[in-house]
Amino acid sequence: MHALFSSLVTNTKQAPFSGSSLSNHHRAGLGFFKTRGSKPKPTKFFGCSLNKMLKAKKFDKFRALFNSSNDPQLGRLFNHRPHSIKRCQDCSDEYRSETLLWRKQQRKMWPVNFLDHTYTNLNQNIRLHDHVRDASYSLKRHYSSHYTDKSTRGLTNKLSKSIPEFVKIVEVGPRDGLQNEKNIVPTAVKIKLIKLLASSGLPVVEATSFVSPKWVPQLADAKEVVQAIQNVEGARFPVLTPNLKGFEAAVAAGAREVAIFASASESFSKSNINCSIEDSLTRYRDVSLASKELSIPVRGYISCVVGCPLEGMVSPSRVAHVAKQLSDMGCSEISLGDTIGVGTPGTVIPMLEAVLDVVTVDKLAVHFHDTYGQALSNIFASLQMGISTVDSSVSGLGGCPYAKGASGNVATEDVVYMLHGLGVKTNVDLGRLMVAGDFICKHLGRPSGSKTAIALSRSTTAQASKL
Ligand SMILES: CC(C)(COP(=O)([O-])OP(=O)([O-])OC[C@H]1O[C@@H](n2cnc3c(N)ncnc32)[C@H](O)[C@@H]1OP(=O)([O-])[O-])[C@@H](O)C(=O)NCCC(=O)NCCSC(=O)C[C@@](C)(O)CC(=O)[O-]
Repeated sequence: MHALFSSLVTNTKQAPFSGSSLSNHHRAGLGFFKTRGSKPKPTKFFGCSLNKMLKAKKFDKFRALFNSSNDPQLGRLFNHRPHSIKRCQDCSDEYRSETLLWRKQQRKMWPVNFLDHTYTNLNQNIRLHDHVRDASYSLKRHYSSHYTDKSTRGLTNKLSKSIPEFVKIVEVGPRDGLQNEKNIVPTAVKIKLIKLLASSGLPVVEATSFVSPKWVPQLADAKEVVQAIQNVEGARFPVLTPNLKGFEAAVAAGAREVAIFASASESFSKSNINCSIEDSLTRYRDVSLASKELSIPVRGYISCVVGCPLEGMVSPSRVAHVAKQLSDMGCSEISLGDTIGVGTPGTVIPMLEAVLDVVTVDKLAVHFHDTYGQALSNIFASLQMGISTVDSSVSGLGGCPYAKGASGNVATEDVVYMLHGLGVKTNVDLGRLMVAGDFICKHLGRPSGSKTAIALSRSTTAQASKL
């Protein structure tokens, strides 16, 4: 909780591209449950008014966290100095029964003893979950990524009540993760990686791209990869197609889902696909028409949704414009990509608000690179706005060859760990996912970019050394 809170406080600081599109209530601290244009009231914490927090029976524990953080941002966040937060005993009923609406989503509350359990989890010996539990048995303290009470998911809390119960993770490691690798990864390794990822329960594994091999040599074996996974069950395997030529090649190889990729930045569009945004949309209309005839679902990506490596900040209205075009041409899903990972909740939330004005929430996905370490915070904010599809890359692999400075995607292991910690279902077995991550990291000869994978592997090593 403390870590989560600290990260959210950190996120109110200005990053290179954050700031100018923030409304006052965004600046004031994640008070994004209000309708736009309403009077700024900087006293919201995940939609919970500070007064109600103050009235909550267990608020003294929050206060202890606040005081121990000793962070001046905190005072600003709530318009209070931490030491001035007072306790009010008797309003826990109100706290329990309050419900908030966010784009027609309504959630219940956590049990009133939620905070007790959180503290208990951090201080007792409990088992580690997600099929890597053996690794931690011998540790002095065992931690859980999630609340262990059986009623976890049925009873949700102030902090997570707008979060969907199931989140679809779209694994982009074999495509976005590998496309930037300089040394060519053998086709057999790519195929094995895809199979391992599918066996972890991931519902969607983006397999490769049918782009020009001159532009992305790493994925020149797209046809062989798609042919080899024809009989792999349990997941869907979309592929990227930049034009009709790529679409036709993908379909001929056996692809049953495709993705097109536009940009909200004119300069990035030219550098990535060698044409303007409008020209790319014209190309994609052709792809979309062709796919309709074959009943092939099309996902639409938008790159640079908060910042561009060439143009700097990108305005939410430009993202909304492209999103509307993709939606109108029939994209079943639109993935909003922070290609260079500069977004914070401060810039991501206004962007999402603008897009949500033109595309329904069930059609949206988020795709965060983790250059500034903001991806999990951005995902959390997106979940709170009702988005239930999240892209990520095993071991945090990735980067775009045409976005200088872009680091890998958020690591799938870290996303799964956070979601399971929130009691959100993903269908993903973290232990199996780590096997896939370990496999590709060993092949690439580098450590995992997933903090979760590193931490859990250390536990395993510590366990083994005691045997
Ligand atoms: C779009 C093009 C093809 C235009 O490239 P171009 O050079 O303008 O295309 P062209 O139409 O002039 O053709 C040039 C040559 O490419 C060939 N060609 C043309 N199309 C294809 C095709 N589909 N497959 C194979 N070959 C193709 C074509 O046949 C011709 O071959 P030649 O006659 O010279 O031998 C090129 O710019 C390209 O391939 N770009 C892809 C770049 C890329 O893959 N970038 C990374 C993916 S996007 C991303 O990572 C962002 C995302 C999605 O992850 C979200 C986020 O994080 O923001």
